[in-house]
Amino acid sequence: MITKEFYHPTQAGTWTGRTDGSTDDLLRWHMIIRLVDLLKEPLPPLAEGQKGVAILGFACDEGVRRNKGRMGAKDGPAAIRAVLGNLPVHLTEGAVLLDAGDIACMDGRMELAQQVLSEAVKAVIQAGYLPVVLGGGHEIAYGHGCGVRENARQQNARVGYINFDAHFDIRVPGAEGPTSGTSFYQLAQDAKAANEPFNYLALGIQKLGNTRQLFNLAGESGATYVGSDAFHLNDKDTLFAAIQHFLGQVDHVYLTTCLDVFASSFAPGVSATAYNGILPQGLFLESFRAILASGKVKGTDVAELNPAFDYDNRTAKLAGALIFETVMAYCGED
Ligand SMILES: N=CN[C@@H](CCC(=O)O)C(=O)O
Ligand SMILES: [Mn+2]
Ligand SMILES: [Mn+2]
Repeated sequence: MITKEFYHPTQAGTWTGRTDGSTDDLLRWHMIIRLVDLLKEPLPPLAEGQKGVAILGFACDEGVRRNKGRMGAKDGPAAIRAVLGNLPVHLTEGAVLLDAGDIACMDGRMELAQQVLSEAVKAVIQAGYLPVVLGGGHEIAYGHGCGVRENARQQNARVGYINFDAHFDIRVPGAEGPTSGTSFYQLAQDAKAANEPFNYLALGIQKLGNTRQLFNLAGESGATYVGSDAFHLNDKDTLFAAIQHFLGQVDHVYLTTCLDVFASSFAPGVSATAYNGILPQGLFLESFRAILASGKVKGTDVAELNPAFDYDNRTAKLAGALIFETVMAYCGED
């Protein structure tokens, strides 16, 4: 259940940005975004063919704490909203942009926050909107992934999970329970329990960021991965073969991007920086766009922004640019 304790609607005045005038050609996101309180009202109904995106925040870094990481990702949603406010509007006629508020983790009760996120995501999808979630630690993936999966189950659709990440996040939960590094293990276990295939594609995996055990766990779960070298060496054939094969096997996709997949010069504001991460342009952008263009993405997020370690807002701006790409692919003007 979405409760008042874990769900916080966005306050009026949160969205700010430059104002050059109010004619259509001068609009920015802060001027058109509509705030919705999920506890008070249903999402505004969309007309046939009308597109809508609903932004949610996941203000949680309890999973990062349990995973022995650097805390601060709970402040990610606010930092990303600050970037999004200034983005120019290039939307197709009638497209709706909503801010449906934040799910917050109270007193370390991360599992509850993930459950609330899952329910909010499912409600957003079932209202016809694309959920775009602002992280938050990568424990966002279990909550968001469950929401997309629950909706897929109801529609008899095959669900798949795509993760741009330096890490598999397929650790076995330890003494502290689930963490930011266990989401895909949990989703794999859930699939096994339900006798469903576990469709997982990890892109940008670093050999130096994952132990042999993690490679083995990924292999045993049936996951497919493409390493960061494919991006560095411009191995488009390998990358696109994996993506197209994966997309051919699923109907609905949950797409998550862990910002530590990028080189630390582009993404210093994360818990686990990678000097040799991938570049945000080139093959990454091409593959990101190809996944979005499949029309199968039912939920997407950006995870692990930690504003406390950011420089010049660099990582927050990169997160904002990924969301801009997502929204443009979904309901951008031609
Ligand atoms: N969410 C991801 N976590 C990585 C962190 C690795 C690290 O801290 O070096 C993981 O668990 O593998
Ligand atoms: Mn990672
Ligand atoms: Mn991750």
